[in-house]
Amino acid sequence: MIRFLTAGESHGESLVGIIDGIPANLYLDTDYINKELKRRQMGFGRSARMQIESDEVNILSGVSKNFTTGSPITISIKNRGTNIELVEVTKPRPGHGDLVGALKYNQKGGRNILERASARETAMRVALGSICKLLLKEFNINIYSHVINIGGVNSNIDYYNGLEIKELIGVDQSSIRVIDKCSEEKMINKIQESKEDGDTLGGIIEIIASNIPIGLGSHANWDTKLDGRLAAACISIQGIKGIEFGLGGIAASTLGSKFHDEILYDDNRYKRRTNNAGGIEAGISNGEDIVIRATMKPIPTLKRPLETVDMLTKEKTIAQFERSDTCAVPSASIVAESMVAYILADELIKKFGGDSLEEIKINYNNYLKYLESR
Ligand SMILES: Cc1cc2nc3c(=O)[nH]c(=O)nc-3n(C[C@H](O)[C@H](O)[C@H](O)COP(=O)(O)O)c2cc1C
Ligand SMILES: C=C(O[C@@H]1CC(C(=O)O)=C[C@@H](OP(=O)(O)O)[C@H]1O)C(=O)O
Repeated sequence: MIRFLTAGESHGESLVGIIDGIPANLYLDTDYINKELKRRQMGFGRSARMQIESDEVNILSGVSKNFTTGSPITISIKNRGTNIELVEVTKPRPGHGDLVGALKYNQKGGRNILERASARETAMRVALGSICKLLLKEFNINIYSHVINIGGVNSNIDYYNGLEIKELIGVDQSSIRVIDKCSEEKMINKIQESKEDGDTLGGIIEIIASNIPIGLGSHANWDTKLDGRLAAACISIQGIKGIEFGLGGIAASTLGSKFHDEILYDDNRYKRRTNNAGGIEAGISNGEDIVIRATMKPIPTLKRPLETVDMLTKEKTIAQFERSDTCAVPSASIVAESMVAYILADELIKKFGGDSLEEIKINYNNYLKYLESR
């Protein structure tokens, strides 16, 4: 079993994370992890904070001479954007954790809540998720993502349509991480307009995991179902409010005869004519790409703030503003890749066991041979 914990406040000294259950003898490529952290920091619409931060990991335990030892891996990432005055937040922002957290934890205002609710925490999720990605890469499993909608502006490639996965690579240099350049320009304009209006935007991202073996997850219980676990992992990301697999919501208006993926046998393996299920049936991976779409709500901190209540006087007022992103959808897609990587790596370890990478590979290859014999 792989499990992880993160700790740290947005404007505290550092973020810290511990991941346990990563097998021994995995090459821990810190350059790769740092590149993933860079990807999360990119994207049009982010606040000035992203120019201040330069996220890099410091490995504190569980690694010897660049290889994992099988012990818990501890990582820290330094926060640089910490020299701001941390004023109390008593005019809570609708959509953020200020009011609900302050009431639940008996705080005067929202400061201590927002410090932890903040998506600054997602930097550590990406660092730990990158370790899971490195493990998955040993089994040729790769995870990609792209933006398909920003504030109602759709990408022309708005859902997974059998695109060569390779085409999805290389979009990282783009400021939106959208595949078609024409939509990118429209999306940038949309973000710019909303910034000038003191408003914010959300959007939709698509995450794809390729080369997944048949058999990750289980139909046997609600909490072992792969789609359930992936949905929970993705929806735990700050601002993510909706998850779909494959055709998702369109399924509601599609006939069964058009929706379900017909089964073929070719090249010594079972395949599907289409992938409308998004690679999972009955909570079990079916060997096709896993395709997930996640919807992000608009950022809650508005320069033109919404109505709220002053927690000190109970008078009607407007919400407090502090430095904030206008849109963070491209960054969220990298975080989602990491959460998907974590769940898939955990399922891989569950199914194939083993304390070292070598042992897992033996088990994995035996299973692939077994599948070929069926
Ligand atoms: C990468 C990323 C960056 C974010 N940046 C901001 C931000 O600058 N300002 C803000 O108010 N919310 C931001 N959010 C969203 C809030 O963290 C989130 O809405 C809040 O924690 C409440 O959680 P909920 O939306 O999941 O209910 C960001 C989210 C992500 C994933
Ligand atoms: C720091 C990050 O995102 C932050 C997430 C965030 C929020 O409320 O979620 C609010 C902003 O914080 P600040 O007010 O310090 O600029 C974002 O910059 C990050 O992604 O690394």
